[in-house]
Amino acid sequence: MKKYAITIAGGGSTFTPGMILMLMDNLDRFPIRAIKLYDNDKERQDKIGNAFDIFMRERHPDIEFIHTLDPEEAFTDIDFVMAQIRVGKYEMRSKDEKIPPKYGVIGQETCGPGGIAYGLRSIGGVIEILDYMEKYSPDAWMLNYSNPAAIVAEATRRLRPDSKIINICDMPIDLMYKMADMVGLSHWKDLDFSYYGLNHFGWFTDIRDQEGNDLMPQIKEHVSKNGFADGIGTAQHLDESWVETFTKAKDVYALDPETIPNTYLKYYLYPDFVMEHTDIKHTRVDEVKEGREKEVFGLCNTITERGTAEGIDFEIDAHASYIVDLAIALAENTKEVFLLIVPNDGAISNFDPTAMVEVPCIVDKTGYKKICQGKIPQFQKGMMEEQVSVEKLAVEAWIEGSYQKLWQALTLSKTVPSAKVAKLILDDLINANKDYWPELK
Ligand SMILES: NC(=O)c1ccc[n+]([C@@H]2O[C@H](COP(=O)([O-])OP(=O)(O)OC[C@H]3O[C@@H](n4cnc5c(N)ncnc54)[C@H](O)[C@@H]3O)[C@@H](O)[C@H]2O)c1
Ligand SMILES: O=P(O)(O)OC[C@H]1O[C@H](O[C@H]2[C@H](O)[C@@H](O)[C@@H](O)O[C@@H]2CO)[C@H](O)[C@@H](O)[C@@H]1O
Ligand SMILES: [Mn+2]
Repeated sequence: MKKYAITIAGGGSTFTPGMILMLMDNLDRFPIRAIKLYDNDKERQDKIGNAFDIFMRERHPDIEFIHTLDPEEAFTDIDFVMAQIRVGKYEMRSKDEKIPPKYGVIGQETCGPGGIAYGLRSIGGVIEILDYMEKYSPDAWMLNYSNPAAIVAEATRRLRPDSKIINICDMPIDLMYKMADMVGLSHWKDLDFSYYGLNHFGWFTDIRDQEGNDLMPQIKEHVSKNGFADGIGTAQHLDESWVETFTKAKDVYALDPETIPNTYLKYYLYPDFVMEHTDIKHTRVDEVKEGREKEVFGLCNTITERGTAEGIDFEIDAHASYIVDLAIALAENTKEVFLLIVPNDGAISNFDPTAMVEVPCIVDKTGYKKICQGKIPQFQKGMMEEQVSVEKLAVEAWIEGSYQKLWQALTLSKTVPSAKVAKLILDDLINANKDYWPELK
């Protein structure tokens, strides 16, 4: 069986340890010859890289492990890039989450003005890594988690339409783990599902078990009462803001009881609720720094200080399992079904064919084949047409350096009340992102 080489771009990510452990847990079906970490922040990446020098030497001495800032070293002779960069890091995420609420608008990592600001930082970073991959390993696949996946996906459609990149999100998968638990099953793969939407903006329309039994009635009953708040999942999902999001899903569900909603729709349908529960001095990024980041880097520091990884384990979640399963499907032709962010081209028959939509796809050695989802109802169509226009205008603003189009994108967002407020937020974000955004005229 072929042995594969993986580069994790954004090696300093809090999700890197989980990804490495997941790869090591799947060596029987996905043999690995090398793992390379790549980042543009040596200090941050070394915290993880130095610990995993020890971990890999002790547990997998036969696998080459390096961590580097050198693109040629990172991207030469590899089969997959698993990308999870955060351009501007948590410092800029904090501004994405804290600037819009100054104007009465939700502050969020990937939704609304915060997501647009993050998108304009991410496009250049993701394209740069994609170009490195194609220069040094032209046959490799890039599996991209780097957010905001909706804007990044539209940018790669516009700027690198022929590249071997698949943009993904683990939120629906996390929800499917919760739905499997609701009906007494244990894995998301125990469910057959139909789903459509944009990234962080979608709906489940059909969920069945492997015998074809309809599970929607049971799941609807649960979600209508409890949302997704049932306590399963990783520690980070027990943080206050996540429990609130999972609970609010019952009110999001009420808008269309025929479908099961993605939790992110809360930000577009209940921005007033979100604002009532926003503490501008302590937003989600602060919980992440106090939780996941502290936990992950603390464990890495312990390994480095002790000189051994003996007795140390990291929590692995859907984030890690999903991207590894996807790589295996591409490498080993498994023909499994994954939810991917791909060009619509008719998968949703009454929606913009050029939109990057999130739909189920069959994945094999040749790539992916979309599973058509048919026509969507007027409510979802209307919401998606507005949101996809926001995403397209944001990408056009980046490509053209257009202040006008970015103002239009913000004004069009369902989270922003007027063009006046949009402009106030835009001018504040331009100042905050002067080291990251292209110049806008
Ligand atoms: N798609 C999804 O569903 C999903 C799920 C979870 C996380 N994510 C995304 O994964 C990413 C990592 O999340 P995190 O909380 O671990 O972030 P993090 O800040 O801990 O790690 C991101 C890393 O990227 C590095 N980086 C930033 N710009 C870079 C560049 N231009 N080139 C190379 N490296 C660069 C940073 O130095 C940092 O080490 C974020 O984009 C996050 O939104 C996506
Ligand atoms: O606020 P964060 O940084 O904790 O999470 C933001 C991300 O939330 C989703 O990813 C979840 C994922 O759904 C779950 O399976 C697990 O891996 O935790 C992740 C982080 O909470 C969402 O899909 C991402 O796009 C967000 O970046
Ligand atoms: Mn996501």
